[in-house]
Amino acid sequence: FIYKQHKINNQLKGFVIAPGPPLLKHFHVFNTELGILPNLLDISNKYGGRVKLDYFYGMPILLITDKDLIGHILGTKSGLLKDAMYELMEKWLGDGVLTCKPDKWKTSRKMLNPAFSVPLLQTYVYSFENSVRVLIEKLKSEVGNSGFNVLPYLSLCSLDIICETGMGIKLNAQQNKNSQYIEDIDEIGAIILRRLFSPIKRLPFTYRFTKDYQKELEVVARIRDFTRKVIDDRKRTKASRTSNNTDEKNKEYSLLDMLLEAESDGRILTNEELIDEVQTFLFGGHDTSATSVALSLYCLSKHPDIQDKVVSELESIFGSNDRYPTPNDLNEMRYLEMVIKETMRYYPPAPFISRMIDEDISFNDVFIPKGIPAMIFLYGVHMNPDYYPNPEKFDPSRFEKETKPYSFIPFGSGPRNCIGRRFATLEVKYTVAQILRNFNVLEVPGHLPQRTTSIVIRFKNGMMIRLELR
Ligand code: HEM
Repeated sequence: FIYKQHKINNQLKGFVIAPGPPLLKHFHVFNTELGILPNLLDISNKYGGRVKLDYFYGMPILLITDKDLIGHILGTKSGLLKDAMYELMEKWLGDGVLTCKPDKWKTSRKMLNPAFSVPLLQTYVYSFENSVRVLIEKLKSEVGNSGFNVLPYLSLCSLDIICETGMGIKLNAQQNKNSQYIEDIDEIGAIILRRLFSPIKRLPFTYRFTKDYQKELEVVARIRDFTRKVIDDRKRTKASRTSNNTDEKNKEYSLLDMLLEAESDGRILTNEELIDEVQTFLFGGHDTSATSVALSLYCLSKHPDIQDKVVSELESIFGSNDRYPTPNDLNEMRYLEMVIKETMRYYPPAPFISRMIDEDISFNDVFIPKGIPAMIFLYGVHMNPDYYPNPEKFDPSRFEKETKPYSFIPFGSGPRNCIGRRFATLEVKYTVAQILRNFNVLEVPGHLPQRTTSIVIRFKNGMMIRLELR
């Protein structure tokens, strides 16, 4: 075992091996709720873009912020195999496209890509209206409040949106907060988060003896049961749906409809496979988008001059008309798009992704022997002063020019990048635009969001803002 650790250190080329105490090694870096991101950023600043750490003696991990190496890893076959972090989601997401192994992934991704084609994305935009209309009404109740956490509102709205576009159902989560399904989605997220940083819960054998294990089985069974019923319902409606009104049909078209028609390996998907994919979209598309909207609002509350520029842009598009945005309107929101990009640079909703290097990699002066997990530290890339001068400054105008290749990667990169990135950009733009057309977003003096780390970032003290009617 000891020989193996020496062998890895000797074989690895082009990496700094970060010193750490014997045995515990870099446990202190990860064993902190609020400190992981700043700790990893300090390490990248101190040792550079390629560092070898050990969670614990014998558990190596490569911390990578070198954009060219990231481009190489994510762009080649070595970037297809996810590491053990994603296994925590397997009970819930099964063999869905986010978590599955490379062989299955190729067929799944090919089958799912058409669901995010431009014409379908445009039809999804029209279905945002209902959910965002309810959101605006709900937010009106907070006008004049001296500060409130906007994230729960956005999270429910985003869940409504993804359920309508993903499964074709109106969940009405915003009106119906106490539904079992919504509680279950929240609970499963919390269980995964608790497992992520608990050595006892990370190990499958010891995890079986914890309460979370039993809870996870119950919750996953209920979630999958719910989705199974939605799928059965949808199959029945589809069978009886009249096909002569194309507009109506397009309007109702959901990702699930597409999956019901899709073939994988020359056959229709089974119910279990459908559940895996639908749940994957729900997981991938719910918290990430809500967090991006919340962060954009927070950044705009801190920078009223930038908010004014976005509002002028919206006025030039809509004038005094209070219609809801069309896909064309969203295309015209160029400055807002730069603001959202800068927000995602500053606060990438998924601060790191990881891969298991399953074949030796030689790239320039770098050699990585197979069998080591690599953490692609997106936040570290975005905060690198070589790629973004004065990285601590919030400055949307950085995105007036093209960014350097692989230096802006909030949606990952390469063939396994985020399949929902265009959808997310539309949803985030749409929601932020509607909020700004209705409200002036103000800061809560002294509030600084405390980022805790999960697969998607979370905030220990919420995302506080104030609202005034515009
Ligand atoms: C702002 C919002 C979003 C962010 C920041 C985001 C971020 C990411 C990132 C970083 C990855 C790469 C994961 C990896 O390489 O391990 C990813 C993958 C993925 N995302 Fe997103 N995402 C967002 C929204 C969405 C939405 C709206 C959907 C679905 C409707 C979605 C579905 C997925 C799926 C299915 C994958 C896996 C793709 C594959 O492995 O082929 N995401 N996302």
